[in-house]
Amino acid sequence: MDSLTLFCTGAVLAAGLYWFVCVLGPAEQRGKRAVDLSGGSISAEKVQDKYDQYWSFFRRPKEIETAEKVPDFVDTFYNLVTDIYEWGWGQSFHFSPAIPGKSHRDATRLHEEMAVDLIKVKPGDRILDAGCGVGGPMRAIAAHSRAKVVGITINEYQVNRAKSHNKKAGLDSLCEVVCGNFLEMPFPDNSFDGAYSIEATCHAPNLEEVYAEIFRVMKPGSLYVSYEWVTTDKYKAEDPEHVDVIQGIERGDALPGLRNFSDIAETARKVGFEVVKELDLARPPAQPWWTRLKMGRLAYWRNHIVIIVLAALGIAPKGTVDVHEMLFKTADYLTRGGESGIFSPMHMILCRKPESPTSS
Ligand SMILES: C=C(CC[C@@H](C)[C@H]1CC[C@H]2C3=CC[C@H]4[C@H](C)[C@@H](O)CC[C@]4(C)[C@H]3CC[C@]12C)C(C)C
Ligand SMILES: C[S@@+](CC[C@H](N)C(=O)[O-])C[C@H]1O[C@@H](n2cnc3c(N)ncnc32)[C@H](O)[C@@H]1O
Repeated sequence: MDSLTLFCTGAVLAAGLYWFVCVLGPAEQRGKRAVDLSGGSISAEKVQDKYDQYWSFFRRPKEIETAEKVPDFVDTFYNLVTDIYEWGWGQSFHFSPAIPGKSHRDATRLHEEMAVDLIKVKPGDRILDAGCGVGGPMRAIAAHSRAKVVGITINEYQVNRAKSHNKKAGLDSLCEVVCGNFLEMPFPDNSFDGAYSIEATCHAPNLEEVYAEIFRVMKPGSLYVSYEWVTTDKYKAEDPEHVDVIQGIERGDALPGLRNFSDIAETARKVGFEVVKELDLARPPAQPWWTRLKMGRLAYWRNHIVIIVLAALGIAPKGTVDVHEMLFKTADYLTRGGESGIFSPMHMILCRKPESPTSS
């Protein structure tokens, strides 16, 4: 090969690589870079073992139903997926209905702002974000409402990511992040002017326990809104295809067992809440929330190749390839759940803590 041919071949390869990595880029351009993918608080050499351990929870499903084991299992899951989520999705770890003419980022922000508008908070109020992730919703909500948001997450790596994002966004005076279990929160009774949870309480082994704990820390008269992951009225437990989809969603999203929509309001009432409103935000006329997942499929292939290469070069932890493959399959189960209408990640419930125990 003469030097001109060699040069041209090199240039074509470099341009192809640039297109593959940068133009056909990740869903979210800001934040994480592929070369920074880690196993969260897990050291690189233990990522594969922790991934295998994560799967072993599903080989003994009875164990994940016990409340003591679940926070550990969820913590392991978020160590494994947090960087991939941030890299390929953004800082808000939830879905939102598509809005014609608006970007995913704007649709996400509007979905978050709707939550805080529903709980009617004032600037300066102190509100709780139960299961805050790396704080995408918290920052949007604090900026929109000027309320002080206190987020809690079981995963320490997320706490550090959230604090660093809060600082960079200049919102650290409005946003506080605490590492802890939302089933036993380190907050006094009646200390919040409102509360919300976005696609997080589905990780609780028992919904009643987390609702009771949120109820405890809220001031009487204040409001709580939650976007819940549920099976809908279209779900038929005797249909093997439905069962396959729902189990696929549970395994790929660290869920101890998806609840039916009909259990949500009943549980809220049981712990003492008045149910103000309940609505599945995924139902028409809302546009499908799963189109974003489906549209990303080409980018996920690209991501997979990037991760295989980075793991082979020793830049990404070895187990990252398996974690990514799991997420790849999960995206498909979630899409099938959305398209068939048997699953919703945004069953909204708005509740009030009564002014006095007798008024409920
Ligand atoms: C509420 C939860 C998380 C919801 C979503 C934020 C995530 C659910 C599935 C995730 C993803 C699936 C496919 C990944 C893709 C293969 C990868 O290349 C880039 C990241 C994904 C798109 C990833 C992003 C986050 C999700 C959409 C649960 C856990 C309760
Ligand atoms: C899918 S993420 C959603 C995060 C955030 N609400 C958002 O929309 O970006 C679920 C969050 O719930 C948190 N979580 C799950 N179980 C928890 C528990 N027992 N205590 C505290 N946080 C928990 C996870 O750590 C994670 O931050």
